[in-house]
Amino acid sequence: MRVDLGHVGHRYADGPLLFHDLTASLMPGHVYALTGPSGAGKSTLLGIIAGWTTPAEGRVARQGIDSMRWIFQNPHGVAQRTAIDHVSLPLLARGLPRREAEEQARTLMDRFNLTRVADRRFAELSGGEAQRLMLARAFAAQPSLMLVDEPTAQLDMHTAATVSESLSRIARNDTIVVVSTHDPNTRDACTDIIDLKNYQ
Ligand SMILES: Nc1ncnc2c1ncn2[C@@H]1O[C@H](COP(=O)(O)OP(=O)(O)OP(=O)(O)O)[C@@H](O)[C@H]1O
Repeated sequence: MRVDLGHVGHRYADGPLLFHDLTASLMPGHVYALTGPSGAGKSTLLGIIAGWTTPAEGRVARQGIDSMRWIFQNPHGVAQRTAIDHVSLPLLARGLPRREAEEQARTLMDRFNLTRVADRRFAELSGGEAQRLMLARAFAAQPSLMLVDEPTAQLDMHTAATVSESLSRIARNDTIVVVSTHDPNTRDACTDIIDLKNYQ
């Protein structure tokens, strides 16, 4: 399982070249921070990695990527459903019996420091809890590729720190994680950094 970027560059129509000559291999077990100034093309590069956008230059090769999850800066959940329901659902969808799904969901939620709020409704969660729940839910689906766009952009510093801390523990040997971020704490929580400043 891997994504190889070879001399990738992008511009929109007649716009300026956002970045160019980016060569990198993205592997499971790593959490890549995608950094760079505003407008450098971080979200664009996430779209290129996902295969939604064809790069203007270079090539992208994906091997063994059979599922993908996106997490955006605004957490979306079902207001009246409990937190644990959100994490159990992808497990039930994979065919696990309810009891087993809930057990695995609780283990996963523990990793994201959500044990205390497992039985609370989504509408009652704080911003940081909701964002960590989105990470736990995405992991429950066991995607090969997880793309996280500015996960702390809407959070205050303390809450953002709890999300960054969770990110530091999500490296998993069957998932490639890529996180676009401005937040130095989030960047430091990742295992690798791709700084678009170096490709301008
Ligand atoms: N579909 C599009 N068509 C034309 N231009 C676009 C499109 N999407 C993004 N852009 C432009 O490309 C540039 C890079 O955008 P992008 O959102 O990838 O940057 P970013 O690094 O993620 O920015 P930020 O940190 O502010 O979120 C911006 O100038 C943006 O206006």
